[in-house]
Amino acid sequence: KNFPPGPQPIPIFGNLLQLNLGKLVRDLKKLSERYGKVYSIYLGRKPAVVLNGLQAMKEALVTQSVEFAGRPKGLMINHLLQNKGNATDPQTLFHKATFNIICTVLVGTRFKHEDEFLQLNIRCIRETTKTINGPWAMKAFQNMNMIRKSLADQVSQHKESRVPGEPRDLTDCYLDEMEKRGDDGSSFSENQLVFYLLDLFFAGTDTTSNTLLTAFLYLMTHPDVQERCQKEIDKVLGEKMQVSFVDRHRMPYTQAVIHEVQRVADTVPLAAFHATTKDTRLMGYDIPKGTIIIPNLSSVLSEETQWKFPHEFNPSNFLNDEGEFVKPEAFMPFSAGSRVCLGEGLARMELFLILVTLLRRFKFIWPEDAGVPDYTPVFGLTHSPKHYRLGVRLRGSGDLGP
Ligand code: HEM
Repeated sequence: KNFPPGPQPIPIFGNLLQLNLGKLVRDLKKLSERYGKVYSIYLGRKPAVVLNGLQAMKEALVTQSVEFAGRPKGLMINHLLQNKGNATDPQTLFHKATFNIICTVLVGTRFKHEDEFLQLNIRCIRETTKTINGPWAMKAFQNMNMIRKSLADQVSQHKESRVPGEPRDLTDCYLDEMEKRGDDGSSFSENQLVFYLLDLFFAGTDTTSNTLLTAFLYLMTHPDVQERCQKEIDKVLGEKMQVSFVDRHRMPYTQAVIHEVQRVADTVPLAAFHATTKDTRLMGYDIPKGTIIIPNLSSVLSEETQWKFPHEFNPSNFLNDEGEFVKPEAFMPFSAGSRVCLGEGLARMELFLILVTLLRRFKFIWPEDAGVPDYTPVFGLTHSPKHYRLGVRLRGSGDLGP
């Protein structure tokens, strides 16, 4: 009673047959035009409520943070991404970079690009996401299992080499805490640790790497924007050897570009699904406890009432009349409220440091034979740009070639 309206479901499948997984974000937008900012769909037999636009998102995820902070039970994890291409294309390159960063935090190691563990991870994710539109659940499960086994090995090696009280990384911290708690009935366990690591590897590698891929697609095809960033970077850094994260405060234009990239990249368009933790109300509708909640972040990132240029790549979306960096409230690629992305701080650091370091040294050029750029993202629960090649030239020197 008083549940948000939505398309008529059919038995067993609910509304799944009416939705095209490859074009889910587009289909959900169409439904919003018909049923409003808060509407319902059935994922099989399970009712879900889709939230669209800043007002609904804020009211649910921020104002009623606790009521909307649950996670649905029994759904496949939804933080997987697309990754195609061979060793020389930017896809694998950025994947390896972001993978090594998260590895340093979790298990204190970086891997050579030829390393078996790194290769295994990349292969597994590629296979998992390739099969995302088919009968993929079983293959995804097998791949996860392979990575889980290699992470369990990492934990065993840590147990042998660790010095209690002197943690080198997240794994050591967790093992210290587990030891402290002993048998107090807490949820800390070696098995749980392996699953946390698995979660963080998946959540933290491809999200950032796909955002970087989107960044270079737009920078190559908007040379004026690229040059303006480079001028600002050169001026601010001068003779300084390396960029640091605090330098961002003196780079309003570059900051605006990175944020605009995240806005158009729309990397995690439907966030991770939430669930209501108790019976609650939202914008006049009653929503029972345990209902799946789908925050349509995509709808906020291009909401016409919130952005100066909602449908084009334009860093002015993040600049005021004085050329200062401003962040509109509707900028929520990391979601909002108590379930906001755990890795937001790390991801923002990675995006800034990697982009600035590369733009300082290199000019990125859209290859002459690459045709007209296609910005339409590929949807596989997360967005990634279509495969492209990266033309690179050392700034102020000869062409390194695409
Ligand atoms: C540009 C990069 C990234 C984007 C766009 C992104 C986006 C998101 C989004 C939209 C969510 C869902 C929040 C919700 O359910 O409302 C999320 C959750 C999460 N992210 Fe990220 N993320 C990024 C990078 C990372 C990194 C680097 C890490 C790892 C350190 C990470 C770890 C997580 C975790 C653990 C969650 C689940 C949090 C929870 O359940 O409370 N993410 N992320």
